[in-house]
Amino acid sequence: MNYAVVIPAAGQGKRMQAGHNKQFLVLEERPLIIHTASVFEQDPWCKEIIVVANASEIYDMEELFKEWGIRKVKQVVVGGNERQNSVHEGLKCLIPEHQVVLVHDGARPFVEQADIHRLVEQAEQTGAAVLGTKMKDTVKRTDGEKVLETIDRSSLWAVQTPQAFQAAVVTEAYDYAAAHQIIGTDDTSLVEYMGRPVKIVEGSYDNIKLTTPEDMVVARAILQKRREGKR
Ligand SMILES: Nc1ccn([C@@H]2O[C@H](COP(=O)(O)OP(=O)(O)OP(=O)(O)O)[C@@H](O)[C@H]2O)c(=O)n1
Ligand SMILES: C[C@](O)(CO)[C@H](O)COP(=O)(O)O
Repeated sequence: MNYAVVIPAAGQGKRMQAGHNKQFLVLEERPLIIHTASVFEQDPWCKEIIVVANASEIYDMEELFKEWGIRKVKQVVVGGNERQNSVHEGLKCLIPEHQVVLVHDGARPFVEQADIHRLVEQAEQTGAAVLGTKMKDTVKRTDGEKVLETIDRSSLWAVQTPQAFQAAVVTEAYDYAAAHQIIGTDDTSLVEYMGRPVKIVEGSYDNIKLTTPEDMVVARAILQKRREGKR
């Protein structure tokens, strides 16, 4: 079972309030993007990594990958204004031989290999699969001031990345979305738009996306928990 992964890392990191792209934030002596890329460097199923970066950051990213021995990175390509544009640029660089393609946020350093493998197996069978966790909080729709309705959370999942696909499925979905100006906040939503099935695969609450400063505190706690060998 082999796959290629596109890692979008071309955001601005505004919500992190770090004053620069959060991919370069250091967590326990390693830049965030290196934590994330290392997961795939160490996974024997992963045959190729494509990283999507800001044009001004490509050289720095390439130097980091050399310094940290991330050898599976085939290319660091320029991203776009939206995450979806960046992912699309990354997908265009993949060689057609790959049967299964993953998209994984550079801002999610804690995905585990066992979860990736379960996801890949599901994508290979279903065409598309996504990691997620069941909602722990009650979810309400509001108008920004008052509550409009409480949503039954029994069927709600918070989805993460990696999101995994048979290569033809994700390529078709991205090309269709680009041609019809369809914008989604994740990758499987574009496949859903095409009316194709997407399998949900239960992942870990540790697989957080480092988005706001509080997430860095949680990230350090996750790293410490792992150092202590706890689940
Ligand atoms: N134009 C963009 C926007 C986002 N991303 C990437 O998509 C992932 C998820 O996006 P998010 O967490 O929102 O990152 P940022 O866009 O950098 O954050 P913010 O919205 O706070 O600026 C990140 O790895 C980010 O680098 C990207 O490659 N290209
Ligand atoms: C793709 C994603 O990580 C799934 O939860 C999420 O939609 C990315 O959102 P962002 O605002 O681009 O970080």
